[in-house]
Amino acid sequence: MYIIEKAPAKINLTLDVLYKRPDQYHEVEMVMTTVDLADRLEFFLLEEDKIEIASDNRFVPNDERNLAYRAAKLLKDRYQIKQGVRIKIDKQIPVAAGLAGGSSDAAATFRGLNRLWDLDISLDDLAVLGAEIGSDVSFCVYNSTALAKGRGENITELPAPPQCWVVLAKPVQGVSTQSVYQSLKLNDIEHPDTEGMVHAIQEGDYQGVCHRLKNVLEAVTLPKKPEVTQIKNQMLQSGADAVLMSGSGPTVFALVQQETRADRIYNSLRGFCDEVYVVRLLGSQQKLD
Ligand SMILES: C[C@](O)(CO)[C@H](O)COP(=O)(O)OP(=O)(O)OC[C@H]1O[C@@H](n2ccc(N)nc2=O)[C@H](O)[C@@H]1O
Ligand SMILES: Nc1ncnc2c1ncn2[C@@H]1O[C@H](COP(=O)(O)OP(=O)(O)OP(=O)(O)O)[C@@H](O)[C@H]1O
Repeated sequence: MYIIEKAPAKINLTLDVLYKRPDQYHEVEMVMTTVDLADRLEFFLLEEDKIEIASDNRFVPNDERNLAYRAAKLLKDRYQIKQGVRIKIDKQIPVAAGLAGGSSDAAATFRGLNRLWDLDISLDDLAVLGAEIGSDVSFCVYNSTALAKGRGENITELPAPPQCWVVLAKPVQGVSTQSVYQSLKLNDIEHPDTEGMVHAIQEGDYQGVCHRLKNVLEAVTLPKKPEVTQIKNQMLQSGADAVLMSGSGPTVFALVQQETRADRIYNSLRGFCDEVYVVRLLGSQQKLD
């Protein structure tokens, strides 16, 4: 028996940091949504009590460091599952990119094993469990559009934003999320209009969404990676409605409503950047096939 789950990438439409907490994490407020760029995970039932990971990407570990492995182990331990699983990961989301690829694989593993092992756990319970693996995992369990608070695990779902194309471009070298948060100057933050973004999404106001894109972590990553600013400028010159870095970076995304403009942006980035994708905004779980 085997099961397939898709693990879509997320983008941050806003990312605000409020303060540093005693546990060393940062209290955040972020509006996040999903795009149609997804890893594909296959789950094969094993009668033996073991977890095997196979992935085709040399940057992704095939052992207990893999977030999908950690998700499977957590479910096995918490629900005392005696069966095992072989998880095959077809990686499409760039690694260490600010697109939550590993977190989405962990969340897809929860959903896949919930079916494979017939556990009948609610998404809400899986989201609570997800926070034990990483701050972005709870959001990825729902795969929708949401306001995330706390360290990222406190999720309020939102409607899908107005439809548009998303052009994603990832500079060659990834960044470490931990070092970006550590370098953030907390007294020097220009905060996004999170409430305004939530309102714009609720109203289906595409221009309102575009005007409010903001990520305070750009202040750390942009000076360290000049290519991020170059890509943003190139996207704007080629007709993007709005551009932003996602998460801790370095991936940049452009929003655009016309497909021809998305193609123009894509073409203008070739040569600049190896990893460029034109995808649809998903925004809700139902749109995932
Ligand atoms: C940048 C974002 O991707 C935006 O969605 C997330 O905030 C980060 O999510 P993530 O990669 O799942 O993060 P985790 O694996 O939980 O944490 C990685 C590291 O980032 C820092 N971190 C993360 C989340 C948070 N709210 N405050 C933090 O300071 C911590 O140093 C932590 O050790
Ligand atoms: N299934 C996985 N897919 C990708 N990376 C993984 C996975 N499991 C573990 N990792 C490790 O996690 C690190 C971060 O990868 P990931 O692609 O999740 O980063 P990210 O997109 O920047 O995450 P975030 O946006 O949540 O900060 C990688 O260096 C990789 O070694």
